[in-house]
Amino acid sequence: MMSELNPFIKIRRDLHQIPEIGLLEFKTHAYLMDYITALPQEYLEIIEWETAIIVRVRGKVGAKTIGWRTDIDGLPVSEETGLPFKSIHPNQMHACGHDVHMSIALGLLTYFSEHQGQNHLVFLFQPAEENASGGKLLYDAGVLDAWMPDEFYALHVQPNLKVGQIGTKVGTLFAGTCTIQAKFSGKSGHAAYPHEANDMIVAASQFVNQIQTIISRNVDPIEGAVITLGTFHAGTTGNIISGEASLTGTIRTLTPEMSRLMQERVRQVAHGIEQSYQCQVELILEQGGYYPVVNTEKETTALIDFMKDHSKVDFISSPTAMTGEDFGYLLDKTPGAMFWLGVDSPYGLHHSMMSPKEEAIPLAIEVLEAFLTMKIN
Ligand SMILES: CC(=O)N[C@@H](CCC[C@H](N)C(=O)O)C(=O)O
Repeated sequence: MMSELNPFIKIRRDLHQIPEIGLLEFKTHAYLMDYITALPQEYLEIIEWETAIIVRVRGKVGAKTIGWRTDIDGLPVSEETGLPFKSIHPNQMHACGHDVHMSIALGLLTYFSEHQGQNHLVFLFQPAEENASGGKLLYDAGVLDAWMPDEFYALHVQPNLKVGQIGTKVGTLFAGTCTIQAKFSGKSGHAAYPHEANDMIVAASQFVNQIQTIISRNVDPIEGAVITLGTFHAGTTGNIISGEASLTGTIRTLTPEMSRLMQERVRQVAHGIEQSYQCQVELILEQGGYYPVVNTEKETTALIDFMKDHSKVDFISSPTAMTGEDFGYLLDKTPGAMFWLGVDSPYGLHHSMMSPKEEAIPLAIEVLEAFLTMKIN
């Protein structure tokens, strides 16, 4: 006889099929709301804001509030896992594991809807972690004002760790990010008459190569930083010189000072390209709310001690990673910690074949039920 599928793995598979890009998570929002409103409501209060959902589990005393945050958006990736429950939305995929994050949060909320603690527990289902800093948007709109947690916690799946491994560190866990958009405008023309045109594929390619030297020549190698350009669009066909090119990318740094330095150098390089290729470069650099994720000492040390003592957890001391996370913005406002949850996938985050091991879901729910129970009592 086939064993029954764990209900939160089933939920993960449902959510995996309907990934949506940040701020457009309408089906995801509806799925989450259907589930949440079907739970026992005695201790629950719910706020909806755009596609976000905030649920408070009222504590008996409510002297403080502990927060748990999950993100809910997907990525513009065409899924290639071949899974029977693969995305039904073309060119959209939960390639960053937010389906797993949501099902764990629902598992925890299910438990706490029937196990009231002394203190309040707030669950934030947050949109647009990947593209528009949903955490910042809702914080700045005052959505969390009445229920702002005294401590905030969140996890992120980590394909490089095994199921059962949990990793984090005190201090900077993830980098701060700044997005790059660059549009190059020159003059199109016939492939055979380059002297009568102004080729933006050549100009933009120089920009791509030159900004990489910022990493090798301007950044202190001990501190480190990243520049990645993820898109490069130009041209229409092989025998027409392209008069336009557009690039998008991201700068990753560990300090605001380094971010400022790199942004300044990117601007200078863009200006130099304008001079040497006699073209226009429209450059937009945007930091949004992707501050470095800085885990606070007291809360993270307590979390690490808890994980080290838990029989089902193999705690791993994690190095700082150059991933970004807008949870950094919320941790700038209130103490707390983010940590990696091992899901053991041969393909990494943002890959079209990323496929987390689902056993991590019930395990995380069990461990985090105990952690949050300790926190609210
Ligand atoms: C965990 C993760 O993969 N997060 C994203 C966050 C993106 C931030 C921003 N939109 C950017 O592109 O820099 C990441 O790419 O690290």
